[in-house]
Amino acid sequence: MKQLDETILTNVIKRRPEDSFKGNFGKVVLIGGNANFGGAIIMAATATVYAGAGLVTTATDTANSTSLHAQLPETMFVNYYDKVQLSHLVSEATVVVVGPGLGDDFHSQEVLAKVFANTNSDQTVVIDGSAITMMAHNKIEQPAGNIIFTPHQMEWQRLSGIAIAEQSPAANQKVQQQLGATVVLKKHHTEIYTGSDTYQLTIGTPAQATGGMGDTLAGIIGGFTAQFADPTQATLAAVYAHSAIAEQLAQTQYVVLPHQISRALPIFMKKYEN
Ligand SMILES: NC(=O)C1=CN([C@@H]2O[C@H](COP(=O)(O)OP(=O)(O)OC[C@H]3O[C@@H](n4cnc5c(N)ncnc54)[C@H](O)[C@@H]3O)[C@@H](O)[C@H]2O)[C@@H](O)CC1
Ligand SMILES: Nc1ncnc2c1ncn2[C@@H]1O[C@H](COP(=O)(O)OP(=O)(O)O)[C@@H](O)[C@H]1O
Ligand SMILES: [Mg+2]
Repeated sequence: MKQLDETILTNVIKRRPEDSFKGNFGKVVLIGGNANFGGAIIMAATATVYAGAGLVTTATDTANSTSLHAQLPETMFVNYYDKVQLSHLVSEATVVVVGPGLGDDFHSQEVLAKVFANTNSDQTVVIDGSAITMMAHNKIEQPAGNIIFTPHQMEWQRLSGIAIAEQSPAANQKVQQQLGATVVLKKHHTEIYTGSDTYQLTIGTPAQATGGMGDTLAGIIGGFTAQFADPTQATLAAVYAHSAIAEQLAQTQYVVLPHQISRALPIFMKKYEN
């Protein structure tokens, strides 16, 4: 297993051309946040915006619209039950992030089906949280696109059928090959299965063990894959940056709040632009 190190950041994070505009840095659509889990999609969208995506739209329950805009005026809002708007939005996106706080009831399943019906093979599709759980429980087929799954160990157990105690690199890689997708298996020392290689993250801290930390990672992956050329390299850089920032904050903090990682991204990324 290869160990990820700081060089992934300088390899991936590019200096912006002087004559660039927002259209050069990708359109990201994030879908999730039911009436109970609005915070999850707000944290994910915050991460995407602070990672530098060009245009960010958040499709969520209308109950979250005011709090979303109060936290993050840079994002646009769409009611995720508006099927016409949701279909159009997803089909026009560069990157789709689906699942943070989506929930798994009947309404969540309808939203997920609409999203999956409208992705295409040119897009990167980050599948997280409730979207993974629903795919596993309801035997939903993978959508079109370059798929990146971001399960924690229990979500990976649900999706892969491998019990947490049996999640060895060999067993994980076998299922990754069947899926034909990148798998970011989140835990202490996260593992990334890209198909051609397997990587381990050797940084990170228990100060990250708090709700919303994975929602934030999904958003950073969305922001990085929207801007930077190679989706696999961009994903590795996002995973590294998320925990590197957390480690820095944890030098003086007992717990690191997910939104603090997002807020730290622009200054952190500037140090590595190349
Ligand atoms: N503020 C919010 O709105 C939040 C919403 N969240 C959303 O809530 C939904 C459910 O996700 P949850 O992960 O909470 O619930 P899940 O039921 O999917 O997973 C939690 C279960 O997995 C087990 N588990 C085993 N290994 C684990 C590991 N390495 N990491 C995490 N759990 C492990 C836990 O013991 C627990 O039983 C998701 O859509 C998620 O995005 C969470 O992100 C928490 C914060
Ligand atoms: N002890 C730890 N060491 C390193 N990273 C951790 C630790 N605990 C949690 N994390 C990281 O926090 C994130 C948790 O993701 P997840 O469980 O999906 O959170 P949530 O769904 O609440 O947002 C993952 O990136 C995981 O690697
Ligand atoms: Mg999660």
